[in-house]
Amino acid sequence: MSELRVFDEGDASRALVHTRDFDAIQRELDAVGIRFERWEARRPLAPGASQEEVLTAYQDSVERLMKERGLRSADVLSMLPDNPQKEAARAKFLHEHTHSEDEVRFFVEGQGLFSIHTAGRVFFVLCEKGDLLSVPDGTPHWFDMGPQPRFTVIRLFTDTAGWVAKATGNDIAGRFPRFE
Ligand SMILES: CSCCC(=O)/C(O)=C/O
Ligand SMILES: [Fe+2]
Ligand code: NI
Repeated sequence: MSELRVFDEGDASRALVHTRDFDAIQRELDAVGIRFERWEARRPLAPGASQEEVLTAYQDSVERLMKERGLRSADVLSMLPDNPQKEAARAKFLHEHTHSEDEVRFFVEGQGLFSIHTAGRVFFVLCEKGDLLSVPDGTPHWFDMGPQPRFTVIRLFTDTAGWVAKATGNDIAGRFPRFE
């Protein structure tokens, strides 16, 4: 189940907020400009659905958001525990970084933990099937797919060049728990 934990940026030992309630998660994130939504598929997706089938299943929501946010492309990314590159893929996003465009991700299946560092706090957002998260451009964050990664996400871009991760140089991520 989707989950939010909020920490003071200087204290990883105690969560100030801990909730699995969708409305509460949305409210807390909205207060700091982070978009969180729940999307429904038009029809159930079969296991092993193609990228095209995934995009078609969520076409209404994808098109609505693309129009609203001026997003121009969408793709589908999957990761499974048997991926030989899983450790390198995990390591790629474990340090705090920013992008020059919003990071818009919809979880079709599986899980992933986004940690967003803003307003003096760290928002741990455990995303699961049906969750849409949009991290505003320039907002420091990191992402942990865990040691046995399993997810399918739709990624939405304004310009794929804007998605290149720019390290902040802040080692804060190392002081917070990993997704194990
Ligand atoms: C869940 S999509 C892969 C992670 C990613 O794109 C990113 O930038 C994480 O911060
Ligand atoms: Fe990112
Ligand atoms: Ni918990």
